[in-house]
Amino acid sequence: MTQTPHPQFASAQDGTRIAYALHGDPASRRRIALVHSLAMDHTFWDSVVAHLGTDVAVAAIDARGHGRSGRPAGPYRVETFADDLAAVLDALGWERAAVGGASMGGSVALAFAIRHPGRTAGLGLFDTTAWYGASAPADWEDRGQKAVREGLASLIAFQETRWFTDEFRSAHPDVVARCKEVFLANDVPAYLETCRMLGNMDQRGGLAGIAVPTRILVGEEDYATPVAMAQALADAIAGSTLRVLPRARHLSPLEYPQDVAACLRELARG
Ligand SMILES: O=C(O)CCC(=O)CC(=O)O
Repeated sequence: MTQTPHPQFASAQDGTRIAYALHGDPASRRRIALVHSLAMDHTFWDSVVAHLGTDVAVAAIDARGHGRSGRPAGPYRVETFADDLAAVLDALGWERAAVGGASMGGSVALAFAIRHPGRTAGLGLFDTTAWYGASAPADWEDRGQKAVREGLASLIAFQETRWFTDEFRSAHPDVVARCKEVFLANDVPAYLETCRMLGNMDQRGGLAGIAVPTRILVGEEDYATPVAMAQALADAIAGSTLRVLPRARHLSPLEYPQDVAACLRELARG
C-alpha cells in the first residue's frame, strides 16, 4: 500500500488554496500532474502512483471545492481548475509536465492543454469528454440539486454502479468503500457548483489546437463518458491514440492502474 504524502498547498490566482501531494523523486525531470474525477481527491491516484515507480515526480492535486483545497463560492469553470493546476506547477518550479486526468479531471487536463500548451508535455485522458451533450446543463443541475435536497448519500447507489462493474465491486470492496468515503465527505455547495461546471462545459472548439502526444483510455462499459465520447476526442485531437479497456466502467485509474501508469510514464518521457 502506498503511503500518501501529506498535502502541500499552492495559491491559485484568486487566492484559493490548492492542495497537492508530491510523490516519487522531486528532482526527476519526468514530471506528471494529475487531476481526479468528480467528488474524489488526490488519493484517487494512489494505486496508479504505486505502479509509476520512484524515478518520476508526480503531483496529484485536490481540485478546488474538493479534498483539502479551498471551497470558494461558484460559479466554477473548467478553465479556472486548469489555471489552478498551473499554479501548482508554479509552486513546484515545474515549467512543464505530462498532465493526466480522469473524467472531470480529464476535462481539466484538456483545458490545461488548450490554455497552457507550452507547459503540457503530454496528455493522458481517462474516461472523459470535452462536452457532455445538449441536455447536460439540465442533467447536471438535477444531479447537484438531488445532493442539495437529499444529501450525497442519496447518490451512492447510482455512483457505485456508474463507477465500477459488478465483478470489480465484488473483487475490490476496499476500493469501492474508499471511493464512497471520499464521495460522502464532499461539501454539497461545492459539489453542486462542480456539477454545474460540467453541465455547462464545452471545450470542443479547442481540441483541434492540441498538438502534444495524447493517449485516451476508456472503459468499454463506461455509461458516464461512453466510448463514443472518447472516440470524439480521438477524432478531434491529431495523432492521439484511443484504447478501449475491456470489462471496465468509468474509473479506469482504479480499474486498470497498471495500464494507466504505463500510459503516463510514456507521456512523461519527453
Ligand atoms: O456519472 C456521470 O454521469 C459522469 C460522471 C463524470 O463524468 C464526472 C466524473 O466522474 O468526474
